Amino acid sequence: MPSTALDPLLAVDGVTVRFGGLVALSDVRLSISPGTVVGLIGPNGAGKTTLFNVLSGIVSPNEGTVSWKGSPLRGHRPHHLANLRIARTLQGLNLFANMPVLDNVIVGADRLSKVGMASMLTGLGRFQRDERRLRQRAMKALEEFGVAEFAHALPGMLPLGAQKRVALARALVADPELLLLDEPASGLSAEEVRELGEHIRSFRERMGVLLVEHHMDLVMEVCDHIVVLNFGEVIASGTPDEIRADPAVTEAYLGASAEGDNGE
Ligand SMILES: Nc1ncnc2c1ncn2[C@@H]1O[C@H](COP(=O)(O)OP(=O)(O)OP(=O)(O)O)[C@@H](O)[C@H]1O
Repeated sequence: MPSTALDPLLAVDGVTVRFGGLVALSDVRLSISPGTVVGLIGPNGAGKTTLFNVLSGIVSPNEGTVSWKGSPLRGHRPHHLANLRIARTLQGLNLFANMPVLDNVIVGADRLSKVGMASMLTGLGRFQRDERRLRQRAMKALEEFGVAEFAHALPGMLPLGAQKRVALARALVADPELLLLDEPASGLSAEEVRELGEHIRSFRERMGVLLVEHHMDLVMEVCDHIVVLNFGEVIASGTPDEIRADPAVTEAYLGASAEGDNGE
């Protein structure tokens, strides 16, 4: 059957991950449809990063499946994501320190390159045209995030907020259908978080988004749907209003902060 706009892009079904005796994820289910922002929240150690790593192809689940547009992904690895049209930004940003900002973004556009290495060696003219096209595209992505002025600087010279915008430009330059964001608000000022929220809301027009985030105001403001993990299990799933009103969620967070208060 042909897929429709309402079919999920990504579906996680019954995913369990064990690290030795520790169950980091247990029978987790969630889905992300085009045009929706899904938030993944939970106290420290709840399993958010582990799930992000499963989706990224870094961790293979012991049980369950991750499907992309209705087909199970088997043994996918991070380098397969670009061809699937899945992009991500990481907490560590992963910008290449010795490459100018513009080149960092061009790396993100690699999927769109029409010429391979062989053409690069044999067909210089074509390669130069292709490179010029990618440069223009990367520049446009930097402009969209208001960081075009840093195109020729090294990423390390930029303040954290600008580096994060560059990482977003790199993720979006190849026109992904799904964007995975791992704690994009960490370390940002209140004003920067507000701007980030505006960007995330605007992404809806073009793609589905999974937002892993501790910044609760941002999550409540931009997400259409929120999934709450605690000790590796989904304890709640619903709209921001439903999640706010769910006693199991409050309990999970209060329990986690009480543990913290005890210095554990
Ligand atoms: N590679 C690993 N080996 C062993 N245990 C791990 C590994 N990665 C994560 N864990 C454990 O799995 C559980 C879930 O961790 P995870 O990092 O996914 O949680 P989290 O929700 O992302 O936490 P935080 O909000 O603090 O980043 C934790 O108990 C963690 O100690």
